[in-house]
Amino acid sequence: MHSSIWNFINQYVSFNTIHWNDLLDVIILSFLLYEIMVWIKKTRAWVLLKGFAVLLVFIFVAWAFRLNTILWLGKNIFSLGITALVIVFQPELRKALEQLGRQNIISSVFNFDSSKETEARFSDKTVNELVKAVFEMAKVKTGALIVIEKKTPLNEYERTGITLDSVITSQLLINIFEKNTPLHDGAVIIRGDRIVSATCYLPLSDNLFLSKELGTRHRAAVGISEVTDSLTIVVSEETGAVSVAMEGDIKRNLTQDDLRAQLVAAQDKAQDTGRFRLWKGRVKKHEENADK
Ligand SMILES: Nc1ncnc2c1ncn2[C@@H]1O[C@H](COP(=O)(O)OP(=O)(O)OP(=O)(O)O)[C@@H](O)[C@H]1O
Repeated sequence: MHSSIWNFINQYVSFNTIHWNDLLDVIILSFLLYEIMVWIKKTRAWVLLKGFAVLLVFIFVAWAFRLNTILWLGKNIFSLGITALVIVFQPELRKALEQLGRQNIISSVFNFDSSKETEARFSDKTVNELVKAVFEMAKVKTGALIVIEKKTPLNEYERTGITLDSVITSQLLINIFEKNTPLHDGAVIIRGDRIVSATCYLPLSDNLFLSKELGTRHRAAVGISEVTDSLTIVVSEETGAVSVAMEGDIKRNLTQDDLRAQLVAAQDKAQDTGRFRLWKGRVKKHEENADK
């Protein structure tokens, strides 16, 4: 029995011809398939896939009953299928490619970012001002949407709003989001220690798994976090709850300490390591001494 199973396997699979590159092939393909399946489940591709399954059943029935005209139509539709898929999923494909482009694995292999930051992305004062403004707005239920730029430039979104270029203070942020004022609608974008733009329009997420309680403000926060590495703070106008969206995910009902921790992490203070930092420190000291 055992040997007959073994003979059967040997007949179809020759282990002598399996090399490490075949294994790598299978591992990479499995990973890609898994990622595609997760992507399908998370986007509207899932609904379309169900529609596609219904269509397949319909064609199968047509084949079983030899309904030749329907079969002919089906065959022609399928030959156009790939082009149609690319057109229908153009926004999702774009998002997926953008996400791929900002994966650490790629940026670490090909270091496109020649001006890698070595100092904090924004100051401790900015962290304090942000936390203060956000929780003061939360107290009185003023809706707010604040996007903090990290490595991915947000110029494309900045252009949809009104340019400000001002130093961040809690008073200014509170003033911007004050209801019935010209700047309160849309998102504020922050780069370093400055507010660069207000009333910006952000892409909405089409993640079907987001809570139905969340409206467009929260969807916009998740949307921008899907296509960039930004950190977005949301204050709900309805509940006063504070949320943070990052990497396509949203953390809700944050406390002051939670928000502070997220912002401190986003500062990326200690990127220099080991000898390079020591060397840089020496250069800085040398420059300081030269200035004296
Ligand atoms: N795409 C977008 N980009 C930027 N801001 C947006 C976008 N869509 C909605 N907003 C902002 O969200 C506000 C509407 O929020 P809405 O009530 O729909 O969302 P919500 O998630 O339920 O938030 P809240 O809990 O504050 O009510 C708009 O007035 C606008 O300021």
